[in-house]
Amino acid sequence: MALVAGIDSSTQSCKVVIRDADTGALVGQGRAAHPDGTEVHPDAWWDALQQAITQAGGLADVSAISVGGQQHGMVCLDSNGHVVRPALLWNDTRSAKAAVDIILDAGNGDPAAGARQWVATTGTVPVASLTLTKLRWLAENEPENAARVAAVCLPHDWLSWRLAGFGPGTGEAGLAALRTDRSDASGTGYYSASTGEYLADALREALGHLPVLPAVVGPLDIAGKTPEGALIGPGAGDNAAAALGVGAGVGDVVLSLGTSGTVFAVSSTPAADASGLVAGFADATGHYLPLACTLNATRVFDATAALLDVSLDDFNELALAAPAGAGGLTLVPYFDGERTPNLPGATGSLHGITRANYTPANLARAAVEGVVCSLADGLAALQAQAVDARRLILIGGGAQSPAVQQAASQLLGLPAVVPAPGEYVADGAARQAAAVLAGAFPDWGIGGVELPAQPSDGIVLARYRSHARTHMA
Ligand SMILES: Nc1ncnc2c1ncn2[C@@H]1O[C@H](COP(=O)(O)OP(=O)(O)O)[C@@H](O)[C@H]1O
Ligand SMILES: O=C(CO)[C@@H](O)[C@H](O)COP(=O)(O)O
Repeated sequence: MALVAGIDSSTQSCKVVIRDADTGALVGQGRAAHPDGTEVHPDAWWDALQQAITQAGGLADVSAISVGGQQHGMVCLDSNGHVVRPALLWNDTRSAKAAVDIILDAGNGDPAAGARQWVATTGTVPVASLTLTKLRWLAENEPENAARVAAVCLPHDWLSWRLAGFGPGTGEAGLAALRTDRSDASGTGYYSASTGEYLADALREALGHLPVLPAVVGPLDIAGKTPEGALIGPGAGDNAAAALGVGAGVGDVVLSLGTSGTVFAVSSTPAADASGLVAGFADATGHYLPLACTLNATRVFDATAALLDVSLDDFNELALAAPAGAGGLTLVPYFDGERTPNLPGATGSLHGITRANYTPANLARAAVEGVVCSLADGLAALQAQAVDARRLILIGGGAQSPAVQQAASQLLGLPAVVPAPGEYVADGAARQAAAVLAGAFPDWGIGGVELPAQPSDGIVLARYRSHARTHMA
């Protein structure tokens, strides 16, 4: 019985699963928290990974391992393999102006022309989340650190590199061993999912020089070996790994509710959305992963539960106790700024308050409906890009919320399935590791609870959209 390990190094925590490579049967699992904040030193990810691996039973009997990671994080290494500064994460918005400048430069001052140019070359309109904008911010705000950057990689790349025995002090030869995959490279802003090429000129213009970049390996390639001899797979961005974990096929749209809210599908054709709502990423099998991502998902639930001084379970009970529409209370959840729509400086807002509807239950319900409505807009953006959406697959910590499940049925207009509680990013990474061993992706099958779409009069979503539009004025 060959064992494989899958890792999900995400915003809030690191999850590790160890599974039977043939059947997918779970053998062990572990979890460890990451520090809060929108910039984190990668050593914290490494420490959490070691704790989660120990909890899962260790890697001694594992034949292959793959890493799924939060996308876009800017990991800068000096010529000796040391981390130059804490990594700016996907949800850090300090590079918002850099993103605007990158677009204006491409359009000779015309933002619409610039957006079209970036979509034509990479499939994605630069926003603060993308690594390229963070590197331009670094060059403009920390020139001494920028000058020390010998290599740039992503969170999953760096963890794979460390698992292969590299790290501080390994020098130039170590940097040459950096590897990434097409799905995560497509989130940097300097890689084209369609051509499979890095945009060296764009990167040089942003950072001021061209650093070493990880070689992009194929979906079943070996990216390295651990000192113990386990094969290291190419890894993937967390959403592409999740698509592997749930076995998403044509007609499926995955809704992931974690720190980020993401709506994505596996597509045979690249997205090219000049509005910027849909990113034209790549998936982890050689196809594409059109994706809309919000900055505000489960942390809105956490913040509302804290405000009400209740547990997450009680928060969900309150939300379920309120009627659909929360008595007219509408929350626009832009608590940390927002990425989709691209409003990095936005704040949240609460609308429709009356003495009658201003209750804990309605506030909890409004928080759930606000997040689900923001994902409904992401779904609509994917459908506007001709994505075939016939079934939703709900994953992420927030998908375990019965209130989220109910709101999704009422607001999204499609049948949904909620797979059994699990870590589908880590499972997808484990499935990739099994594929590296076997040469093809095993069919591990997934069960789940079916949620039929409930008829809706559309009033709740229409009311949300009218209030959300006030943020765009
Ligand atoms: N039953 C639940 N109801 C609502 N939110 C939940 C529930 N279980 C977990 N969460 C939330 O999900 C988040 C963790 O989900 P996860 O997908 O691991 O996040 P990330 O991938 O961003 O690290 C936390 O914010 C947590 O509060
Ligand atoms: O930025 C994106 C996708 O473009 C996010 O999906 C990150 O990849 C973080 O994911 P989670 O920590 O929320 O899982």
